[in-house]
Amino acid sequence: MLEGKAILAARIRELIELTVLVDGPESMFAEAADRVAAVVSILRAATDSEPGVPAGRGWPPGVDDALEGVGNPLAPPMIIGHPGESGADGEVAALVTLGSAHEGAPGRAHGGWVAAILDHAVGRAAAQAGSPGMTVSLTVDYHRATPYGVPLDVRSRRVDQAGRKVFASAEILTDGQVTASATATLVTVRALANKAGGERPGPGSD
Ligand SMILES: CCCCCCCCCC(=O)SCCNC(=O)CCNC(=O)[C@H](O)C(C)(C)COP(=O)(O)OP(=O)(O)OC[C@H]1O[C@@H](n2cnc3c(N)ncnc32)[C@H](O)[C@@H]1OP(=O)(O)O
Repeated sequence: MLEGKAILAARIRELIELTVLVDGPESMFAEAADRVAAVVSILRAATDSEPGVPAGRGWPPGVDDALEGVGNPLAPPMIIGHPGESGADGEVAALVTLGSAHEGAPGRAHGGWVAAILDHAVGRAAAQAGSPGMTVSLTVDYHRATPYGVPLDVRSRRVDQAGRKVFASAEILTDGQVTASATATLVTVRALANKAGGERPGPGSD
């Protein structure tokens, strides 16, 4: 079941990428739109959920997650814990490949997507360190172009904790060079910690 959803999401990612790249006659767009509409009706018939209405898909992030969900076509997806990852120092390593649909300035990834990746990375680092929380502040530095179409190496870690506040940092690297980095403050939230399955909030959590 999951495999089927992951395959569907992968096809939709291709569809998004091609929609951005393609140019052609109106008739080709019309035919493609009709065929997509047929797919939409298959999915709509299988759910009671209304598009756009918050579904509250749960915690921790799963197959439908916005950044790492293999079943979410909007997720690049970000692969957490790739080989050669998580060192003894508690770093979280991830791989992510953006595409043309994520372009901002010509030939480089959009800064909003870069920030989203870094936000997710610090969230993962806080959770791995036993302090799952929500980002309340994220400062991003864009050092050089973050490319798309190539795997990006993402590293993050919890740096410190004071009561419910968790401080974390993250970088995106390509060819061993940092393209963007972030520092973040997260606040532990008991509801997340309870759902994160064994990951416990830090001292002073609500
Ligand atoms: C398990 C795997 C995890 C995977 C990663 C998932 C990544 C997802 C990343 C996200 O997208 S997070 C979503 C974006 N963030 C939000 O939606 C958070 C919006 N903010 C809130 O909902 C509330 O601020 C929150 C529930 C997090 C906290 O509200 P509270 O009322 O419980 O806390 P409070 O306002 O008392 O603040 C707690 C502490 O944080 C401090 N604080 C709050 N906002 C701050 C800020 N902006 N900067 C610095 N510190 C801040 C605040 O001063 C205080 O410090 P002290 O404990 O020292 O008094």
